[in-house]
Amino acid sequence: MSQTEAPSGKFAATDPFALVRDWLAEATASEINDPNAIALATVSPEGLPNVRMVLLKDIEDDAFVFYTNYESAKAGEILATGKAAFVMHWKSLRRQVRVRGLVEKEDGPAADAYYASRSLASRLGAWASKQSRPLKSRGALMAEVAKVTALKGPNPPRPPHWGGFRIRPVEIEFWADGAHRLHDRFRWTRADPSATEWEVARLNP
Ligand SMILES: Cc1cc2nc3c(=O)[nH]c(=O)nc-3n(C[C@H](O)[C@H](O)[C@H](O)COP(=O)(O)O)c2cc1C
Ligand SMILES: Cc1ncc(COP(=O)(O)O)c(C=O)c1O
Repeated sequence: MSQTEAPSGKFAATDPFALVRDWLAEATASEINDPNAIALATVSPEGLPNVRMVLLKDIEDDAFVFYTNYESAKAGEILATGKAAFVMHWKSLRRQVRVRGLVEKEDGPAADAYYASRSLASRLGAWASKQSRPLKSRGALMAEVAKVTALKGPNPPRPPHWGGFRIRPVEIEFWADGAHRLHDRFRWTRADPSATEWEVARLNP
């Protein structure tokens, strides 16, 4: 049981995923681009953190999904540790959402459907790019694109090295800017990603 007051106003919710969806919908109306951009943090097996932007493509009832190359640096770190965190920051709203959790691959029908929804050029690009590995030249990449275009045709299947990751959170924090740096923060936590009960606490700014 939390020792702090319950969330109200823009923080009011019974389900944190619904609240992220609501805040993202507001940001979609006010951000200049990519309201679904997240800074995704991973950690190497030696404990060295790493962070980069990706696009959040789905907010499910109990998880967050993004898509990438399974042979990339981020994928290597996720597959080694099973963990990730991300932050979304909306300058127009002066709000952020922070998420920490366990990660699993989404390489089934949802990944196939998402891949199929992308432009043909992006689908072929996913075949051509050996993401995160050294590239001799821009020309070598374009030659690879031409090669896979000829090879895969107009309806390429999803590459086995490309798909989704599903982040199943144990912690979601909602933050909104306050006057004089006296911000509002509410942190939702649960014991593990299969738990349905969340504890909510107001935090000091
Ligand atoms: C706004 C933005 C969105 C991006 N979205 C993705 C994405 O959804 N998936 C992806 O693989 N890379 C995305 N990238 C590129 C990544 O930031 C990164 O360069 C790439 O995934 C390689 O990261 P890694 O070497 O740490 O694996 C995005 C970059 C930016 C700036
Ligand atoms: C390399 C890469 N893969 C995937 C994505 C995800 O976006 P989309 O599926 O809309 O191309 C991005 C977005 O910037 C990207 O840069």
